[in-house]
Amino acid sequence: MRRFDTRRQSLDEIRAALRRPLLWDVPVTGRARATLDRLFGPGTTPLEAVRRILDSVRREGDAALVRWTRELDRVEMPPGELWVGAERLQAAASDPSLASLVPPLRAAAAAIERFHRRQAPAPVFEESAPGIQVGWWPRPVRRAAVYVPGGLAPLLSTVLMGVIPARIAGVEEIVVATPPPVHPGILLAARLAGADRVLQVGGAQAVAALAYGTESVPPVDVIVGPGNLFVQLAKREVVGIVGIDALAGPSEVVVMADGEAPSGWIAADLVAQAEHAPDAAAILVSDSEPLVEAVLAAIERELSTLARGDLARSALEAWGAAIVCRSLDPEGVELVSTIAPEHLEVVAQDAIALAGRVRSAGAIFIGPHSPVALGDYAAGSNHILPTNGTARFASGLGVHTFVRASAMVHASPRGLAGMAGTVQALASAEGLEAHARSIAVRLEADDRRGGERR
Ligand SMILES: NC(=O)c1ccc[n+]([C@@H]2O[C@H](COP(=O)([O-])OP(=O)(O)OC[C@H]3O[C@@H](n4cnc5c(N)ncnc54)[C@H](O)[C@@H]3O)[C@@H](O)[C@H]2O)c1
Ligand SMILES: N[C@H](CO)Cc1c[nH]c[nH+]1
Ligand SMILES: [Zn+2]
Repeated sequence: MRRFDTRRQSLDEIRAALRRPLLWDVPVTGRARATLDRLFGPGTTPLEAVRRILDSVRREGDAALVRWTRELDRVEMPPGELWVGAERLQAAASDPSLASLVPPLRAAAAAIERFHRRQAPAPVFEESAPGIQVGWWPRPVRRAAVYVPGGLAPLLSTVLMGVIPARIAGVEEIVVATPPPVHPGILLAARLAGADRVLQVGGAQAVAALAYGTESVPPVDVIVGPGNLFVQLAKREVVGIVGIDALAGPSEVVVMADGEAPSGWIAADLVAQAEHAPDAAAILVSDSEPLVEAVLAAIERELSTLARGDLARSALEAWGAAIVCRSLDPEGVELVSTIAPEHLEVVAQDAIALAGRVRSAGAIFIGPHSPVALGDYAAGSNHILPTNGTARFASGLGVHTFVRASAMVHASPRGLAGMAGTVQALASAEGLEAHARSIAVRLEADDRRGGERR
């Protein structure tokens, strides 16, 4: 883990060192780099590759999905099998080897459902002036797709986090998209959550199919869900053709802890997010140097026992940081606010007040008994959250993600007459005579009819 200390370095220096590259500037290494070089030519950037994938799916449809699935996922998928068949979904639901997954999935689903029901936006109607009613009428989108990552781990909990809010919003058709081979637990979760279909295509090619449509994939209105660099870049490219949720990329956690925090628990929470992906970020901010030392030692012990220890270690080496600061407030608060992390854990005296002082974070976990893993699975809050500083302006997924609203206006003849002067004055000021006319023709007609201005 990189080490920083505000007693020896300025906050600006530390901020600059911690800054993550923007999504389209993220350097790719290792296998991902080799794949890009092989398929698209040496030095191709992820954004260039994503644009090529999107373009080919738009032009060639299913044939491109089959080709990219072969090249990127190494799975041979005939066009007729892009959707998981009903029998396979049914089989997952009655698979005895998955039976022990049913109670935890149901418990998590119930908590997510209970909490998200409270988020359903209610219509607003009111009289804004005598005889003028205005309204805000939220309605669900017709079709939504939930992307469920499957490259490094089959995130079956993500199925619940995406599908349940869409269902509560009232979306007519909800599809799940995930890379093949699809883990049967994802199929089981899709059934339990109420998804209509599962598309066994992943990466940028899935986003392209869902945005543009292909022979066998109808286009959707909204594409949501977490995923790696390629998935998030693709989502960003198709904005405007479809709606998206936030850019929910590689996982992040920042833990703010004082000297009393249990070092072993903090270490476990940092490693937990680091085990998601080699580009996950885990950062400790503390006003206690002994605590930082104890956490670093505990991380080493954790890594040596975990199956995904090597993966977590590479994430911690590349994107991890331990920062000793003179104070949690204001110094720690200032640093964390500029990071705007996906997850923030606060394990310190006055944790609630301290958390309240941080300007931006996708989800906040307060106190020593609130590890991020609770929110990842079953607390009821959503785990599809903005990353890479985008919590400055974006929120996690919720029922609102699947809803857009129509504004409504109804006026009586008297209401129109009462507001006419205001509208005509503003229309004239803008030089838009026809706007003013659209009011005048009505007033004149009403006058001719003899005062219909009730
Ligand atoms: N922010 C959140 O809310 C949140 C929640 C859960 C998971 N996550 C993150 O989601 C990510 C999941 O990533 P993943 O890789 O496991 O699964 P993924 O499904 O997102 O990505 C796998 C797909 O990426 C594509 N791909 C891989 N290498 C490629 C290359 N070189 N060129 C083009 N396409 C390529 C392939 O099509 C593959 O099917 C992790 O980073 C995890 O931290 C974030
Ligand atoms: N921590 C992830 C969001 O960054 C969500 C997740 C799914 N499964 C486990 N964790
Ligand atoms: Zn997680």
